[in-house]
Amino acid sequence: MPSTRLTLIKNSQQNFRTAVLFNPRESDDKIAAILTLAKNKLRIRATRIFVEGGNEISSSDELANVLQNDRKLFISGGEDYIGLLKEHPSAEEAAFTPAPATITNIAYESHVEPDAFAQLKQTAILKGMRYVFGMPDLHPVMPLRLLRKYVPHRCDIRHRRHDLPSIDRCVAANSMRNTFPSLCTCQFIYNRFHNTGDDIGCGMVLYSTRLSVSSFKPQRAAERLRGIEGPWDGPIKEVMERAGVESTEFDATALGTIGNTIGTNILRPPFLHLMSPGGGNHFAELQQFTEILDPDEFVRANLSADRVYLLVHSGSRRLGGSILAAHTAKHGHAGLEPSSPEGQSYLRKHDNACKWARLNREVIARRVMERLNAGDDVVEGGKGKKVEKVLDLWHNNMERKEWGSEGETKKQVWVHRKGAAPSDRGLVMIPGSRGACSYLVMPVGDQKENGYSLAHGAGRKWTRTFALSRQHRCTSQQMRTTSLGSVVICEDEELLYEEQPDAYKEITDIITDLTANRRIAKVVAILSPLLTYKLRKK
Ligand SMILES: Nc1nc2c(ncn2[C@@H]2O[C@H](COP(=O)(O)O)[C@@H](O)[C@H]2O)c(=O)[nH]1
Ligand SMILES: [Mn+2]
Repeated sequence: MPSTRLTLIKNSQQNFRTAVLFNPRESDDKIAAILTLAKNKLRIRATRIFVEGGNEISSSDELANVLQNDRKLFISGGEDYIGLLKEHPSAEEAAFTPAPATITNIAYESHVEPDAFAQLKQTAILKGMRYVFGMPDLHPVMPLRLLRKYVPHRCDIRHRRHDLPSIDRCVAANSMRNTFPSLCTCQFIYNRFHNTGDDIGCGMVLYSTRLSVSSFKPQRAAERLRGIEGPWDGPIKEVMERAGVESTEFDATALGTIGNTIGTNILRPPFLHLMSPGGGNHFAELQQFTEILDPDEFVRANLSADRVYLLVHSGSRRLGGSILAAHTAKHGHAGLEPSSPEGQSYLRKHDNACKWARLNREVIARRVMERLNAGDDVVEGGKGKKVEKVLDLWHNNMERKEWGSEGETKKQVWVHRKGAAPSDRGLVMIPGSRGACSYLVMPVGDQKENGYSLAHGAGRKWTRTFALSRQHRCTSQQMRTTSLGSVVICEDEELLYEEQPDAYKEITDIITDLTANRRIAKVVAILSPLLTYKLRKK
C-alpha cells in the first residue's frame, strides 16, 4: 500500500503537531495503526481520531474516505473535539443522506481504468451524495495535479455477472498514473446542486432524413458539406426566442458557426473565443441501419431501413464553460442549496445552457440537411420537407427526479448526469466511434438499479496525447475513411488522430454489459456510419 502524508495534531493542544508518512500493511487495522503512530509521535494516550470540523473517524471505511495527502487528523486522548465544529446537516438532510453513498459499477466486460473508479469513490463522499453509478464507458480524464487534489482513493470492485455489484472495499492510494482522471462518464446524484462539468447540455439528437440509403453517395455528400463554417444566415434571434433561449454573449456566431459548435478548440480567432475546452469529440454523422434486432420496437418508433439518419452530438460549448468557470471561482467544488439564491441562479443558467445546446444541435442538423437537400424542417419554423426527430437526449445535465420503484416511498433527488444517457424516456442512442457502429437501445426493467441511466457512448480508451503519438502509423488520407467504408471530414490533422476509432473502447463490450450482463437494455437496431463531419476550416 502506498504511503500517505498526514499531519497528526494533538487535539487538546493544537499547535503541537507532526507530519508523518502513513504506510500500513494491507492487513493492518488502519485505525489502530494511526493511533499507534500518534502515540509514538505526539506522546499522548491516543484513543480518538477527528478530522477538521469535528467529525469523528471510527471505522476503517470512514478513514479510507478521508485518507489523502496532507490530511490533518486531530488525535484525542478521550476528550471531545476541540475547535470550530463544522455546521451539522439538518435532521432532514442527515436522515436522507446515508454516508458514504453507494457506488454501483455497471461495467463488467468493459475495461475501466482504476483511476476512474477512484473518482467514483471521491464523488461518493461529496456532501449530500446518495448514489453514484459508473457506466461501462467510464473513463478518466482529469490531469494528475487535479486528481491529486480531489481524488485520494483507489477502489476494488466485485464483479458478478447478473447483479449490479457495489464497490465494497476501498483502499487508499496515491500512486496515480501520469495522465488525467476526472470522471468523464458516470452519473452523480446529489440532493444538493453540484455542477455538471463544462459542456452543460451536451447530448445527442437523431433525425430521420429524406435521403434514401440506396441513392446516398458519401463522397459526393462530403463535397456538398462545404461553406457551412461561416455565420449562419438563418433567423438566429427568432429561433432562440422560439426555443426560449436567453441571449448571452456566446449566441450569434456560436450558432452561426458549425466548426465552432461541433469542432475542436484548435481553430484560431475569430473562432477561438467561441470554443470550450476539449470539445473535439462532437460530430454530425449520417448513418444507416444495418441490423434490426427488435422489429416491433423498430416499427413502433417509425424507423426505416431505407432512410439515411443524422446523428448530431454537441453541447453548449463556451457558454457552458463560462458557467462552470464562474461557479468554480466562487464556490469551488462545493454543492449549492437548491433553494438558495446562488442555487437558483445556477439552475437558471444551467437550464438556459441546456436549451442553448439543444438548439445548437438543431441548427447544426438544419445546416447539414440544407446542404444535402435532406429536409429542412428541423428547427421549428423551417420551411419545406419534414424530417422527424427520433430522439434528443442530454447526457450532461441535472434534473429533479422522483427516485424509487413501484410501491416504494418516492424521494425527490437531483440527478446529475456527466456523460450518461437518461433511461427513463424511451430509446437511447449509444455510438461507438466514427469507425464503429452505433446502437439504438431500449431500456428494460425498473432502471433504479442503474440510476435511470445508461452509457452514452464507448468512452475513451486512449488519451488524446497517446492517440496523437501514434500519428506515424497511418496517413491522414487513410484516417479519412474507416474500416466500415465511411468517409470522414476533418480538416484538423491533430483532431483527426486524436479522435481515431482506436482511441475508443469496444462498443460491443459496452453493449454486452448493458444487455447480456446487466440486463438493463435491449438492442433495437444497429447503425453504421456513412459520413462523419468533424470540422472544416471554411
Ligand atoms: N458515431 C460516432 N461516435 C463517436 C464519434 N466520436 C465520438 N463518438 C462516441 O460518442 C461518445 C461521446 O462521448 P462524450 O463524452 O464526448 O459525450 C464517445 O464516447 C464515443 O463513443 C464519432 O465521430 N462518431
Ligand atoms: Mn457529449
